[in-house]
Amino acid sequence: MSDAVINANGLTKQFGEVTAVNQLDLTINKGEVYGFLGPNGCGKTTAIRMLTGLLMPSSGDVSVLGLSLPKQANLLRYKIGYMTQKFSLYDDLTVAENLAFLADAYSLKGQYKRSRIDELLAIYDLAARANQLAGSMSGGQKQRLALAGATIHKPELLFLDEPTSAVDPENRRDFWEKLFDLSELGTSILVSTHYMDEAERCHKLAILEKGIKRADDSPEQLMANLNCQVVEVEVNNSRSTKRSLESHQHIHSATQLGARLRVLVDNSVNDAETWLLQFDDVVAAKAVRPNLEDVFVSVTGERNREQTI
Ligand SMILES: Nc1ncnc2c1ncn2[C@@H]1O[C@H](COP(=O)(O)OP(=O)(O)OP(=O)(O)O)[C@@H](O)[C@H]1O
Repeated sequence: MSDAVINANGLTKQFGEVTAVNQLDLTINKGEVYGFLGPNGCGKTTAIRMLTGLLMPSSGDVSVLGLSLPKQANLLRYKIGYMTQKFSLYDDLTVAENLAFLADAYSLKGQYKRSRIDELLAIYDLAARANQLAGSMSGGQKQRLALAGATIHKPELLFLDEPTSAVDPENRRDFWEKLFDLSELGTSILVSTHYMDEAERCHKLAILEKGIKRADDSPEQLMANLNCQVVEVEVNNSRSTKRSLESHQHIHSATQLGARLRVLVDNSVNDAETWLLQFDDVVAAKAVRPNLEDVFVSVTGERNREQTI
């Protein structure tokens, strides 16, 4: 499709015995904020590094912004921004010096360079800290500086690898506002996360497990397509009831929420609310709307179950 900024087919990376990314098919359209959701080690960083042209795939076809990778990776460099998982700027340079260093790396010159740095200091609320050493800033401030640096050359496509793992909830919210500002200006964004609330903000997302894409769609559609019923139950003894519910073949999972359990029941069961009341120790049951965590548990847990059969 002409609107696609990323097209990958069968993208695979093998590290010895480990298949870090396994036959990944991906289409990301212009202007989308697209999420990779998955636990540590599921292959998010490896996939991102292949899509930025930094890592050679073992197999598969990748086209990013119309460039074929890895062949044309050097042409991609000026068109993309990449914010790595760890703070990759210089602790012993000031905020302004870090931005100037990056501006030079992208060949920004003279008045344009100065005004672009001033603009970024203002956008990312760093003007008052321009002369502060980056190493002395808080986690949230460092993330803002890293985002300013990753966008200094106004990339069309931005890769962010778990950008908020080291920041508090308020700074995470602010950071996401900045991402939507960029998206509104036409920047396409691929962001990896293991936070459900962040994944839910994406226009679309892929759920990854052990290098495999288990599902991908908009969060709303993923929730609408959930292949099970979600019921919250009140129980007398939550730990033992959880264990007995989870051992039932029609129950995908039972997650404890304080004194209640959130239970995913197979769609083959008629009226899961009433059905759950027949279990010993279940005193009340109420069907609730699915959330993204239910989707995650369902699409990943289901395969685990298949694999153990
Ligand atoms: N250079 C490497 N050599 C060998 N194995 C690797 C290498 N890089 C990644 N792996 C393995 O590939 C798998 C996927 O790792 P990856 O870092 O892509 O996952 P991730 O989802 O980004 O997790 P995290 O958030 O912890 O970085 C893991 O099993 C990891 O140990």
